[in-house]
Amino acid sequence: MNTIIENPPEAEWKELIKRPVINALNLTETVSEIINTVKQQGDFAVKDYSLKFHGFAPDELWVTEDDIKKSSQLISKNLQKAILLAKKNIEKFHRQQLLKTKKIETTTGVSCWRKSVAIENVGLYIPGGSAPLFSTLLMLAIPAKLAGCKNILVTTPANAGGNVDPAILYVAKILGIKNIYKAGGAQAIAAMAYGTQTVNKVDKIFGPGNQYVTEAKRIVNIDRVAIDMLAGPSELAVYADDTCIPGFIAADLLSQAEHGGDSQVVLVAVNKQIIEKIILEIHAQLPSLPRKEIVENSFLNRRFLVIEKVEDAFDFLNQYAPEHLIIASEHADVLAEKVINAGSVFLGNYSPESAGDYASGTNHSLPTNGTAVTQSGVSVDSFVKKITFQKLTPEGLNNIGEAVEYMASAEGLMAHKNAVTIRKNKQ
Ligand SMILES: NC(=O)c1ccc[n+]([C@@H]2O[C@H](COP(=O)([O-])OP(=O)(O)OC[C@H]3O[C@@H](n4cnc5c(N)ncnc54)[C@H](O)[C@@H]3O)[C@@H](O)[C@H]2O)c1
Ligand SMILES: N[C@H](CO)Cc1c[nH]c[nH+]1
Ligand SMILES: [Zn+2]
Repeated sequence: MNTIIENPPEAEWKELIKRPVINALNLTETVSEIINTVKQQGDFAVKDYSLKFHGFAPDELWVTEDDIKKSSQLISKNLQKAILLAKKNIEKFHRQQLLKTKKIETTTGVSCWRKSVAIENVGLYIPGGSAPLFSTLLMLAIPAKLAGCKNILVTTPANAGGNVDPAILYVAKILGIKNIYKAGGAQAIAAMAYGTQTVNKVDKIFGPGNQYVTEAKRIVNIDRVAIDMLAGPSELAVYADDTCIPGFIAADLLSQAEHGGDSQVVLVAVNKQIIEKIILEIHAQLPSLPRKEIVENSFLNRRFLVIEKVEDAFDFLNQYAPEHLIIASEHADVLAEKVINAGSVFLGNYSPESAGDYASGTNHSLPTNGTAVTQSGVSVDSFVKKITFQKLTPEGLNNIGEAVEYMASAEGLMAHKNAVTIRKNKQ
């Protein structure tokens, strides 16, 4: 765990930016079989797979309104307060993403505008295997609500007792979400993609999950349904210079490593002494963590690099394109200008990645596995499509008509030309 790679030549970067691949044997076959069975047998198959993977099958997949109502009694007042604060900040940050419709007159008499229209039926997957991620429900349902999605349904695996985690139900309660189904894994994704007797099929599926969930999203996306992204295991990269606080960085690296054995943390420091101090802090903090073993597994994938030149360090980080990037430096505001590829960036010594995971306001559903080169995290935009509209007056048609006629003729598309000419001749 203590290996430090010093100033790797650029030729070696390609190898260093690779993510761990820990796919189950025959993943595609296993997941395809689950999907096909759910497609044919509906609820029965969803319950059957719950029995197989959790050891119980719920009588009803649907969580009753009464269960949702009772959730406040099952979680502490402090947790409720914390969730309400997170909700306020996430709503505030996402509300400003709503697009105002603005009409543009491109030429006199020619008006064009773009309108955001919500996707009507969306399905949100909330992971619940190793930890019930109720924060993910805030991150997905808040932008869905702001966008105006009409039907929002949620699937999440129930715990061994057959119940959905009360914090997930509490979030559903405060956001007014009524359709929650006890279903996890690939079977839940299949249920949302094709519909079952109780689960309505949706138009777009959102949410992270383990390799079974992600593979299922990939397969159903080819066949019929849109997806937000293929969210892989969590990852964090940290840039550290002499103004960083090693104990803070150690805590950040451990925080993302505790997600799963397939998570990856990368540390790029400008000298070896910084990394040595951080390693000492890791050794001090790790033993008391309840998910110590998961962290140790994840640390097998970690990269600790010295890259002395700031420019080279950011070239490397931009090639890695991390889901999360912490710039642990007192000069973070200036260094931030060098970021080209990242899902979400945390500036300075007092911006832990956990803040963005829960409560600062930004979304924690982010591109992983290098896809931050071209993709963004979930936002209100993910829940809408933008429809363009236009209206031409007779004057407007006269103003651009001739250009359209010339261009259509040049492409040899005379019917296109005629659609303009016939109108001009009527005036
Ligand atoms: N990238 C992101 O934005 C982001 C955010 C949060 C979480 N995550 C990731 O989400 C993941 C959560 O995974 P999880 O496992 O805790 O919960 P999960 O809800 O994704 O998966 C649990 C389900 O997996 C299925 N499953 C388990 N073993 C199986 C098997 N052998 N065959 C077929 N299906 C099986 C079961 O149906 C079970 O219900 C983690 O990898 C975490 O890193 C990513
Ligand atoms: N860091 C995760 C995204 O990679 C999100 C999360 C949820 N809960 C805690 N963390
Ligand atoms: Zn996290």
